Amino acid sequence: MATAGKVITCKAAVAYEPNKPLVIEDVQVAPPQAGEVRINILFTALCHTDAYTWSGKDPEGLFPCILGHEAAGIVESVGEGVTEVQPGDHVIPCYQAECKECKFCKSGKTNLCGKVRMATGAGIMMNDRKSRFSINGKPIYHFMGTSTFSQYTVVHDVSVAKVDPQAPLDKVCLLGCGVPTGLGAVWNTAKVEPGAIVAIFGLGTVGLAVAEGAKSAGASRVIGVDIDSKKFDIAKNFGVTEFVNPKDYDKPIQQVLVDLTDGGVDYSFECIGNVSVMRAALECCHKGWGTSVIIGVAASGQEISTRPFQLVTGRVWKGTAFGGFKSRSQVPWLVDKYMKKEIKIDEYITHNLTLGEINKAFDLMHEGGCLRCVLKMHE
Ligand SMILES: NC(=O)c1ccc[n+]([C@@H]2O[C@H](COP(=O)([O-])OP(=O)(O)OC[C@H]3O[C@@H](n4cnc5c(N)ncnc54)[C@H](O)[C@@H]3O)[C@@H](O)[C@H]2O)c1
Ligand SMILES: N[C@@H](CCC(=O)N[C@@H](CSCO)C(=O)NCC(=O)O)C(=O)O
Ligand SMILES: [Zn+2]
Ligand SMILES: [Zn+2]
Repeated sequence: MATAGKVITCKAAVAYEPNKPLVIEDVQVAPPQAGEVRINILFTALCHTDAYTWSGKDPEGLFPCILGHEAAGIVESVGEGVTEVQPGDHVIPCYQAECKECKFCKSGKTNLCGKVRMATGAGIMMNDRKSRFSINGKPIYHFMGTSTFSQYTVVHDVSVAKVDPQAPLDKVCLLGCGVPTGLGAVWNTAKVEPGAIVAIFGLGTVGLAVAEGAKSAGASRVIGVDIDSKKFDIAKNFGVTEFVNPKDYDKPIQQVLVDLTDGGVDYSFECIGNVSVMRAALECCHKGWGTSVIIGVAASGQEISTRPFQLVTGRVWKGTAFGGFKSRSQVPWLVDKYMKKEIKIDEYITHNLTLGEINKAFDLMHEGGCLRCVLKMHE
């Protein structure tokens, strides 16, 4: 590549301050150092976690930064020692790394990886503890180790999944976060079995992917809970069989669900990021075995609570990051499943815009009629 080893100047959406509109800037992207990969990002979607960090409520939020973590692109160049990808490879950046060597990766008990997590949380690259992004010499922080709201980004090699070059990048970009999170919460974290009764709190992309996962796992009832009744029509297409709007009831929503299910659900999933709903999601579970999985990200300072008696009497509270999927090993497998039409992606994409329209894309996301908006990065 003619650009290898050189600084690339390209467009990126920069978050200078919490909640202030993102600014499209010319950003300098330094070449990848040892163990790093520079990617030409072709498509990125927006996830609610980008909005969460942008809101200033993320304790790891650093400004100025380049947000974005649900994307796909093509490797432009690689740094010294990178063996698993090469220029031209089609890739999905993975905010949850997989080094295959650290204590976490080797445990067989988790998909979390410890190798670069400190650096990604600090908005820098591990090699020299610096950012690869700058504007006229002033550094701009990375975000989640991905920063996909830039036409070019630099990531750690342990954070890149190489995927089928035939896969449409404007679709499989969604496999960078929301869809795998919902599917994996059901398949890997909860391990829902055939016949189970499932409740899903929040029917955005993550909740709908939970519904899709529950349907494929053979759940007998999939109860969708959302305060926006418009969500039900679309939710039916993803496997939700019944809909409950908490606004239609005077009693607590956990009681509504317990009454509807002869004592409670087998599995519940919180896909909102609201700690009161997390409590309800636990408390609607069946005594003795009901398991509740927290997926939603709650703001700094928020805490969950319940009576310990809820756990003493057999309910289980769990959480999941990226649906428990090991990113580099399993994202390519998810891409293959999509290519074989075994999982949906297109159905989650309600809007397509360009990088220049990113602020409009965030507005759409907050309006409720948008599941995923995919941005084309190069015009
Ligand atoms: N753990 C992870 O790995 C992971 C990955 C991706 C996203 N997330 C988080 O998952 C959450 C959901 O993401 P999303 O993109 O689907 O969001 P979304 O905003 O599209 O969906 C949330 C849904 O919840 C509904 N809702 C809001 N308040 C409610 C309430 N009190 N009761 C019932 N329904 C309510 C909304 O109407 C909406 O339909 C976010 O917090 C996001 O940050 C976590
Ligand atoms: N910095 C945040 C953490 C937010 C969080 O929990 N992130 C999820 C992914 S959300 C994707 O949309 C996650 O995977 N966490 C595990 C990890 O970050 O290693 C905060 O501190 O609140
Ligand atoms: Zn996300
Ligand atoms: Zn690891």
